[in-house]
Amino acid sequence: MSESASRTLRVAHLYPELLNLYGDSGNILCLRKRMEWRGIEPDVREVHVGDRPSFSGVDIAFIGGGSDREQRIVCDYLLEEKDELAAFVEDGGVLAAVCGGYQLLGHSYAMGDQVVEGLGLVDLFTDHGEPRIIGNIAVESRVSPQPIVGYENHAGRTHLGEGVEPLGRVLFGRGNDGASGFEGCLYKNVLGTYVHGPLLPKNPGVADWLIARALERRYGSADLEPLDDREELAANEVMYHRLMAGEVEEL
Ligand SMILES: NC(=O)CC[C@H](N)C(=O)O
Repeated sequence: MSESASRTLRVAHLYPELLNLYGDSGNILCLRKRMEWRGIEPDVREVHVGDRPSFSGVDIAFIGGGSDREQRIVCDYLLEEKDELAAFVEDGGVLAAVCGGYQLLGHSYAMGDQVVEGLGLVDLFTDHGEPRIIGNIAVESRVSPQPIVGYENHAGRTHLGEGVEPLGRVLFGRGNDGASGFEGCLYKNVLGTYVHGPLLPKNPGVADWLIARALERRYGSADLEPLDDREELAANEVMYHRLMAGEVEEL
């Protein structure tokens, strides 16, 4: 057995029954397969409503997007685990959060005109904007060799605090607030983004960034052998080129 075959990464999928818009559960499938293909054992555990999640043995936590209502339910559960989640983040735990999940990371977010307390894990906040931002998106980011492509659908506008790095620069679409030109956030090993689609299958660079950060934290190094990504990269390229060639309408 090679050394890599004995590595395991634990993935916590938070509230898949509530935050699962636009195939966000495909992100977990993608992480699982990219680990398996490299002989890394994925230990995927779903956290459901009513569970008391513990993050002590977790390597990668994932939280997807959803409607305001579902987002609110999840936020209320996670607020109870706020200190443990903050300790996980500060310790370099890998946390990937999409759209509604991304908004929860900040100090507050908006449900219509109502301001709702967030988890305060990252210095950002989200307010409400009109019109709703709906459409395809492409983002240039240091975490991915290819542009990150996908689909965004959010009313919230997210504003990053000083010193919080955006995930990247919007090449097509709207991103965090439709005005700054930025998309998502990076803080320690937290990656927040509005990109659904799901995010990871067409953006293998992002998936590998998450896996690499988790391996570094648990095993001290991240020698990720390359995979045959021809299909993934073809899907990425087709979408990117169609967007940039104007074959798909902008908002
Ligand atoms: N797609 C989502 O996750 C939506 C997030 C949030 N409910 C908003 O509309 O801003």
